Amino acid sequence: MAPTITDSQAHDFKAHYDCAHRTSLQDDETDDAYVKKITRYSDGTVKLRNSNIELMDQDILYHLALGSESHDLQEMFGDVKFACMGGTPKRMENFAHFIMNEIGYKLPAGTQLQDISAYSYRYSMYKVGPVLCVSHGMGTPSVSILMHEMIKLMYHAKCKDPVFIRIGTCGGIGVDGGTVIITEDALDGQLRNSHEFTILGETIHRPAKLDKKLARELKSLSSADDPYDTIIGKTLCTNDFYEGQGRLDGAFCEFSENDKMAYLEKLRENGVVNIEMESTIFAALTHHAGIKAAVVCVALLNRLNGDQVNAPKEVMHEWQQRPQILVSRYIRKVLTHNGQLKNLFGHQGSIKSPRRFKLVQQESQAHE
Ligand SMILES: O=P(O)(O)O[C@H]1O[C@H](CO)[C@@H](O)[C@H]1O
Ligand SMILES: O=c1cc[nH]c(=O)[nH]1
Repeated sequence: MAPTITDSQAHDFKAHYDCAHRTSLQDDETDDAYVKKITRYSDGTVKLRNSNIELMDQDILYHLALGSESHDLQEMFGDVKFACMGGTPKRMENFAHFIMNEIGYKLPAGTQLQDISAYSYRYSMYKVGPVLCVSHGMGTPSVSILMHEMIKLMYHAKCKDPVFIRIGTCGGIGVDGGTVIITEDALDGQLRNSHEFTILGETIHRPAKLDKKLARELKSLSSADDPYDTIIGKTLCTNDFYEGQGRLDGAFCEFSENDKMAYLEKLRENGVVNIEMESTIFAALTHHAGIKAAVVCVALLNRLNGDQVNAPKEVMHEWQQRPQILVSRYIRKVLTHNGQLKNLFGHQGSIKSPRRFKLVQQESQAHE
C-alpha cells in the first residue's frame, strides 16, 4: 500500500530537506551533533531520516533481493558492525573469505558462504558474522542506489553504530602503483567537498564528509613491515574513467597531453593523491545518515606516468588485497577491543602468519 503522508510528516521532510540546503551555513560541530541526533535512537540503532518508511506495510529492498516482510532482517543482519563495499562481486567474495579467516569466524558445519543478493542480479552480498561484504558496481548512481538500501537495511535490522568502508582501486597522482590511499576528503569534478544531487528538479549539495578519526586510525594500522606505502590524502571522484579523469586513451579525446598534465598538476597542488568514481556519494550519503565511513583504495598506476592500466594480472590481484589487509586489521582491532574475537588464538590461520601473529600480540598487549 502506498504511504499516506500527513502534513506534519511533510513538514518533517521539509525540515530535513532544508537542512541539506543549510549545512554550508552551519559549523561542522553543529552539523555533526544535529545529524547524530536525528539518525540514532538512544541505544545506538540506526534511525532513518524518512518517516515514510515507518508507514509502509513492507519495504522491499529491490536491488538487494531482500524485504522487511519477506525476510527477518533483524535476525539475519542485527549483528552487523561493518559493511565493507567495493566495485566487483569477486573482490567482495574474496574479502569475505579473507576476513572469515582473519577474525576466526566459523560457518555452521556443512554450510558455505553464499551470495545473499544473488537473485537481484545486481549486487552481491556476503555475510561473515559482524562483517557484510557487498559489491557496489561502478560510478555514483550505482553506489547511490546501494547506499539507500544498505542504510535502510541497517535500520530494519536494528544495527548499532555500523561502520561503512569502501575498499576500492584508483589511479594515483604522484604515487606508485600498489600504494594504499585512505581518503581524507572526497572532492567532486569541480574540487568541491560535496556531492551534487538533483531532487525534484532542484540541485542540492550534501557535504562529502568522511570520518577523519577513522581515517587516522586506519593509517595507524599500516605497518613499517608492509612492503608498500599507506598514505592519507584527498580523492577526486569523477563520473567517468576516460575523459572525466583526463585520459588520452578513451574513444574520444579533445584535449592535448599538455592540457592533461596541467590538470593533473592542478589536482596535485590541491592535495589530491588519487582519482576514483564513488567517494563523494559514499561520503555524502553515509554522512547524511550519521554513519561513520572511510574509503581505502589501492592505486593501480601513477597517472603522472600514463593512462593505461597495464600491470600484470597477478600483480594487480596482490595490490587489491592491500586495502583488505588494512581494513581487516581495523575490524580485528575493534572486535578484540569489544571482546568479540575470543576464538582467534584457537584458529589455525592466525597462528600461521607471522605478521598477523605479531599484530595480534600487539593488540592483546595493548588491551591487557
Ligand atoms: O575498484 P573499484 O571499487 O571498482 O573502483 C574503481 O574502479 C572503477 C574503474 O575501473 C571505478 O568504479 C573506480 O572507482
Ligand atoms: O585510474 C583509475 C584506476 C582505477 N579506477 C579509477 O577510477 N581510475
